[in-house]
Amino acid sequence: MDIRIFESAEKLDLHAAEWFSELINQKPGAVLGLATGSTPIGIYAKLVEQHRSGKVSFAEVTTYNLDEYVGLTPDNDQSYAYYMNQHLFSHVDIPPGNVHLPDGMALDPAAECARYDALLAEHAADVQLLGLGHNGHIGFNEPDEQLSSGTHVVALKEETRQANARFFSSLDEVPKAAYTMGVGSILKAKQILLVVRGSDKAGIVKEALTGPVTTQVPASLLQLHPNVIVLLDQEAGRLLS
Ligand SMILES: O=P(O)(O)OC[C@H]1O[C@](O)(CO)[C@@H](O)[C@@H]1O
Repeated sequence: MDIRIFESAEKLDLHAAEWFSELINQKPGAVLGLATGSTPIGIYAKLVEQHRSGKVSFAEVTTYNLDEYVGLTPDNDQSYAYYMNQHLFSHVDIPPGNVHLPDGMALDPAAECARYDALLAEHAADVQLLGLGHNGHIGFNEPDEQLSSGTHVVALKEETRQANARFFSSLDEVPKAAYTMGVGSILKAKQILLVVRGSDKAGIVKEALTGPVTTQVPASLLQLHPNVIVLLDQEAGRLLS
């Protein structure tokens, strides 16, 4: 694993955005696996700046997002479709048909998972961007005795709902289930860019990167991938020696 620690959030965001721009400039038709949550917001903001200054075009890029809440429409401001438009897609030149997320409003969840998996099977992601949950989840793959390889609906752990309640007006409004790409699909990406910030995640960073590989810490499975870059701020990396 290539672990890079940054002295400020600003430097981390800039590094990640430049890394993405370089990838896209080398391969204009790059396939990007994207993530939501608070962690990538600064990276997307820098990518938008780079696009506006002519340094990168998304005209041929295709994207697949990791996850989406069950029951939220794309115009609900808590849905991940809304988040992606707000932070990236509506500010760059990506064709709307090139962006993909699970459909939180699908009537048949099993068919929706199969539809998303069929799309993912068409193109391996050149990079999968990941944040890290406090319990080690990646996407919404929660700690469990077994993990699913493909896209599935997951019942969100109470701790995850509580962590994400900060984006909603109350805990009751946080959906109880979400679609998520499976760990098998995540690990199929050619490269993985794991980004973590904040002192509160230092413990899980250490566990995920240096502890045993276990389904109880889904991010620990990244140790099995040959090409992982980890970007940390100093706080998140403080327990790594
Ligand atoms: O970046 P945050 O908001 O800490 O979230 C970490 C992870 O949790 C999720 O938001 C899901 O809870 C992921 O999408 C994200 O990568």
